[in-house]
Amino acid sequence: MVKITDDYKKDKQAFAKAGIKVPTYSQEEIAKKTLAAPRWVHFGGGNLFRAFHAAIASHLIDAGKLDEGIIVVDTHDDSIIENVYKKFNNRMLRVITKADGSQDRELFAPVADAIYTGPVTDDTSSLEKLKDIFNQASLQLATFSITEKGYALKDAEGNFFAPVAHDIENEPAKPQNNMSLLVTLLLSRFKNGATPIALLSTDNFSENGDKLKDSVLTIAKAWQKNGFVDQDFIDYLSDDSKVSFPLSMIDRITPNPSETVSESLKKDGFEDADLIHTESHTTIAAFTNTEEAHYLVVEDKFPNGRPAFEDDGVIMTDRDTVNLADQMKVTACLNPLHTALAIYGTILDFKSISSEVQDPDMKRLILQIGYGEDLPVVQDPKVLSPRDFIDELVNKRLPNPYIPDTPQRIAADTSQKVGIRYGVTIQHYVDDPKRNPADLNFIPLVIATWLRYLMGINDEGEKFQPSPDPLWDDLHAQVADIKFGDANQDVHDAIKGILSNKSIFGNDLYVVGLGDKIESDFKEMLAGKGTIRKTLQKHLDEESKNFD
Ligand SMILES: NC(=O)c1ccc[n+]([C@@H]2O[C@H](COP(=O)([O-])OP(=O)(O)OC[C@H]3O[C@@H](n4cnc5c(N)ncnc54)[C@H](O)[C@@H]3O)[C@@H](O)[C@H]2O)c1
Ligand SMILES: O=P(O)(O)OC[C@@H](O)[C@@H](O)[C@H](O)[C@H](O)CO
Repeated sequence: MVKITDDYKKDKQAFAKAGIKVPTYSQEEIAKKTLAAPRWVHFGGGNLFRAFHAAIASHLIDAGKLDEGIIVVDTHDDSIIENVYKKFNNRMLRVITKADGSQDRELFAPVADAIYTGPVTDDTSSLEKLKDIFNQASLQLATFSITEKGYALKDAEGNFFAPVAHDIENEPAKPQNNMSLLVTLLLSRFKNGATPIALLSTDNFSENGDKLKDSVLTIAKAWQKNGFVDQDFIDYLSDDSKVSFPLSMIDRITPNPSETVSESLKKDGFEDADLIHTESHTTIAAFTNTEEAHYLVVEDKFPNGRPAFEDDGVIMTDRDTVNLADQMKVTACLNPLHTALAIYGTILDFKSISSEVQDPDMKRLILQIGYGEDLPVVQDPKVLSPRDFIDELVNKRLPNPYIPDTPQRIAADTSQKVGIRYGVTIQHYVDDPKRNPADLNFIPLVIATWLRYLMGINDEGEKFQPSPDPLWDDLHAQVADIKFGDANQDVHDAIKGILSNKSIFGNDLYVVGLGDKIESDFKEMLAGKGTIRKTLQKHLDEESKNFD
């Protein structure tokens, strides 16, 4: 058996026997250079980072195009740092699960250090360590994959979360929230030479860089108001030749590590293949499993320089192009289809995405959303063709039975995603004088099905385990008294608060003419067992367009 911590240069053959390609560089040398002159920090060392960002760094180092690796920071989950990074000597094994059943296995070791900094208490040592890193002129960029909720400062009612409110009232010495922590680090950099830096969000948002900038400036301006920072610091953060917030589009379906892949690794002699379920709901392992297809499009705005990302396939381009590529993926050609499969898949009890898309109703649903409702309002980013992209997704990527993805993974944090995944398309229908949001059928149906999901009762009338969501308690409480088995009850008062909440959908859905439609679909799905599928089939039968 080979362990991930074994000497991959000396025991190359043992890794090769387990089908694992190893780096040619010395991990120790790279770590030494990285710690001496940090160049790249990454926040959120979860599965996507391990499958994508770490691979880019490792490939560039291997090719002699990068001399320093990455320092990983997690502000949310200390167990990721302790039980995955430190335990496995900051290494990761990436497994690409191909459609023919074969796997590409590759070991990466570009991470020089992994630091946990949660809410800062009397022990400020990790904060001080991070400040030292941020004070160095060599630092060119920080990247982020911290989930959509990692950027949020306010709750659904528009009030600051308690840790954010605490940070705003107190000086930046002991930040409780991760965005305040970031601003604390930037303040330290500002005071120690004010060298430029790029802050690159790689989360699934339209205009993700703008969202990051907004969160950073909201905290900084609140601190200015409270006398903790000066206008000079706000100017530093606002000047994109000093601090830039490039936009990005990132795409690589990276499911949680799966038992099947774990077993295949063990069978082939790889020892560290157990899954780790952390208390903060991350499933992680020494290995990460991902798909072959991948796209990363980044706005080329790095005021302190950057690694040669383009040499490992990253598309470096201008802001408008990234924005269009991102809108294409996140709001139209991939993620809205994913969230529809997540909601229906959970409530109809599918265990995998690949099996779900074999179901004709599910397949027709995503074709109607993707080709019928989203594609007509998508602008072509030119660097990728929207039609080719969606064709590849529905014909090759989603049906790949070796991608161990589940509706339950994708259903996590749906409240944070619906505004992006459906709200932007709804807005396009609002803005276009030739279109009317009321012409949409399947997007409102998915939203109605999400309301049914929020009741916590599946299509068999049984309770199911919902995926974690920061707004679950609040949203579930709003629909909890609605009776299952009665399609004639008045549901308006119970659901109007959700459907009119602009912080969830970006619009009041009643004002744009969708509220009544959603209410009517939702009521049909209250009639009894099997009505979620029946309502979907009714809509599919009524819709004459065939996108097969
Ligand atoms: N997995 C994918 O297929 C994929 C593909 C493209 C983009 N993304 C983006 O990357 C994000 C992360 O995906 P992943 O697969 O790495 O997830 P993951 O669950 O494996 O890891 C999530 C990471 O974010 C951190 N995190 C979670 N909540 C946080 C919070 N409130 N504040 C700060 N940090 C927080 C966790 O500690 C962990 O490091 C997604 O939410 C999405 O925006 C994922
Ligand atoms: O990662 P999330 O939670 O934003 O969304 C779940 C999936 O839709 C997402 O991870 C996709 O797999 C990814 O966007 C594909 O590139």
